[in-house]
Formats: sequence, C-alpha cells, structure tokens
Amino acid sequence: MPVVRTLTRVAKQMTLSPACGCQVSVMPIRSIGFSPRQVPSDASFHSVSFSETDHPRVLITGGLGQLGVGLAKLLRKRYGKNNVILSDIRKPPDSVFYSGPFIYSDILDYKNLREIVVNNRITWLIHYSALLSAVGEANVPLARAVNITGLHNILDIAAEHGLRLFVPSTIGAFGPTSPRNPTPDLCVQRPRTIYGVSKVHAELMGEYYHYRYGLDFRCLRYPGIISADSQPGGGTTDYAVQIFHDAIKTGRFTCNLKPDTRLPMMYIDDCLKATLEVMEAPASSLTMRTYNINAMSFTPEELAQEVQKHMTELEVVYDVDAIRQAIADSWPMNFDDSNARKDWGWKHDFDMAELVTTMLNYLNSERLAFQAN
Ligand SMILES: NC(=O)C1=CN([C@@H]2O[C@H](COP(=O)(O)OP(=O)(O)OC[C@H]3O[C@@H](n4cnc5c(N)ncnc54)[C@H](O)[C@@H]3O)[C@@H](O)[C@H]2O)C=CC1
Ligand SMILES: CC(=O)[C@H](N)C(=O)O
Repeated sequence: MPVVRTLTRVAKQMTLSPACGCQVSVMPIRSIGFSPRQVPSDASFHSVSFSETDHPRVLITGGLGQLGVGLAKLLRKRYGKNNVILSDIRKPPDSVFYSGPFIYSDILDYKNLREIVVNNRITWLIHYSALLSAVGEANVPLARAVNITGLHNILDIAAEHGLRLFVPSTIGAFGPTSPRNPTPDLCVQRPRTIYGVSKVHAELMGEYYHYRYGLDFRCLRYPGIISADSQPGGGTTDYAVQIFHDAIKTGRFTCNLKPDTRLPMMYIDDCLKATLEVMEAPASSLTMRTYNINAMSFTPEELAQEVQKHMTELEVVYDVDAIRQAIADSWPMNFDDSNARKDWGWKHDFDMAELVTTMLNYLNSERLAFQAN
C-alpha cells in the first residue's frame, strides 16, 4: 500500500521535525499526493516561487480597511507599484484606485481567489479581511463566515500555490483566563468573542498547515492600531483613534471604555514596519510562526492626559458601552513581545508621547489644508 507507506513516512517526519518551525518545507503538499482541497498533486505547476522573481508579487485581501492602504503604500515603495495588488469587496475611493492595482475579491469565493492568484502570479498573500471584535459580536454568522470559512479558502490557496502567507492575529486572541499583565506568546487562550475564537483558529490552522504541508505561514498578534488617515473598522480599541478626531473637531470626546481600562496599543507605522520585517525575515530566524508585538500600553485617562498636554481645553466624558467594556476587560493589559525582539529584531519607534504629537500634527495640518480650500 504505497499511500500508507507515504503517510507513515510523513508521520515520522512530523514527529521528527523540530518544534521551532525552521524547516519550512518539511512536508510539501506533493509528497503526500493531495492538497488540502484534494486537487491532483501537479495542480501547483503554475506557482511561482519568490526566488524566481526579483520582488514578491503581493495580494492584500480586505485592503480597504484601516491597515491595508497604508501597507500597500509601504510595500509598493519597496517592491514596485505593480507588484502589490489591493483587493476588497468595497468600492475604492479615487485616491486608492489611481494609486496602484486594485481588484475585486471576495474571500468567500474560492474560485475567484484562485483565479486572481494564478493570473497575477502572486507569491505573497497578506490576508487582512476580517470582522473585528465589536462588529463581530453584532453579526456572529457573518464573522464566522468571513473570519473562519474565508480563512480556510486563503489557507488552501496559499498551500496549493506555494505562497508566503501573512495572517494578523490580535490581543483579542486571549481571554479572561489568560495572564493579562503581561501576556506571553504561549499561554492559555480562551477568548470570549467570535473574533478572538476565529483568530486562535487562524493561528492554529496556519501553524498546522506549516507543519503538515510546509506552508510558509507568518502571523503577528497586533495590539490596537492607531492611525490618522484611515478609520478603524469596528473594534474595541477604536476609542484611541476617535479621541484625536473629536479633540480636533469639537474639543469634546465621549469615551465608551472606563477611564482605567489598560490595553496594548501601537501606531500604524510601527505595525506596518513589523509586518514587512516579519515577511522578509529569513525562515531560519523564526523560532515560532505566531509572535506578539507591542509598543505601548495605556488607559483612556492616560491618553486623554497626554492629548490635554497639547489641547488643555479638551473635555473627556465617559459613557461606557457594556459590550466593548466586557471585551476589553478580558484582553491583555500589557503584551510580552520579547520573542519577536529576540528572534527577528523587532523594535518599535513610537511611544505614547510620540504617537500623540504625530496624530495631532497630521490631523491639524489636514484641517488647515481643508480650511484653505
Ligand atoms: N486595526 C486593528 O487595530 C487591528 C487589526 N488586526 C487585524 O488586521 C487585519 C486588518 O485590520 P483592519 O484593516 O483594521 O480591518 P477593517 O475592519 O478596517 O477592514 C477589514 C476589511 O475586510 C473587508 N472584508 C469584509 N468581508 C470581506 C470578504 N468577504 N472578502 C474580502 N474582504 C472582506 C472589509 O470590506 C474591510 O475593508 C484584520 O485581520 C484584523 O483582525 C489585528 C489587531 C488589531
Ligand atoms: C485589537 C483588535 O484586534 C481590534 N482593534 C479590535 O479592537 O477589535
């Protein structure tokens, strides 16, 4: 029985392969004769490995959210405009549409995804599509479909075509029984949101595909991300973006979390830098496939005080949203990212003071430009 023999060999390799994940191609899909979707073993004939091209050919899913456009800008600067394709199910604004390749892609449509990967000779896939924590709780069936079924499509396409795959996870992948201050990479993960559950599932499935099929899966657990030129998509950490907009527009901010709710946070430039760095890191430097990354940790009260150093007149009131508060109370307060710092040299640039100055400078200059027109 050759199939049984092959599987026995594969099983032996699995037991022998080091837990570090340094051997990327321990079990190529071809060696077991079927891909995760049961396609014939030669179905990946059209895949293009990174070494065959000067630059990776990158597809970003869910690219019109808070993070995708900024990441596309960074990657296009590095790899060339036409080597980075943004995709989403929404209509892009003119500024995005005319800044580089954009394509419609619904991650729930497997055939369409595969066609995009094949026709555009994609080698790296950055999977940003998701429903975040608060919107996920408001629509659990949709969150389950996009975050879990969609991820399965992504994993299969990536494994079938030999892609390097990045899937972000989050502080939301931890729950009330996790150590919260600090939260290490490896500990109990029992989140209580569909978002968190789907992200733990993504971490585990990605790592499983790595060891089982040799998928080059890379994952960072992002903290709450703060950006000036893009809006957050419905998360628990959104208050830390909204405070800046309201401070500039009205001088008054109503916070939906309690003043002493401490959460890990990061400025978007650091988040995108980390993503690029982990994607470029040699596989031999990665002792794990999923890393915490962090920059700072603060409460709404501490953030408000820092903003008030620049805008003494800012008034902050609290009107707590019970659902968001319960989520925040189950998440890490401080994130231990020592493994990322040790393995691939992760280092953040923005602390809270730098973040606040940068956000206010950006939004103020935007307001002045708007008034001048
Ligand atoms: N922004 C943050 O603070 C954090 C984000 N992350 C993760 O980073 C990734 C990107 O986050 P954001 O840009 O903030 O998210 P976002 O919510 O702003 O954007 C998500 C995008 O996914 C798209 N999408 C929804 N359903 C889709 C489908 N069926 N097919 C294709 N696209 C679909 C939406 O149209 C949207 O543009 C997500 O996976 C998120 O979980 C993780 C931790 C923190
Ligand atoms: C931290 C996240 O994953 C996101 N910003 C959310 O609050 O849901």
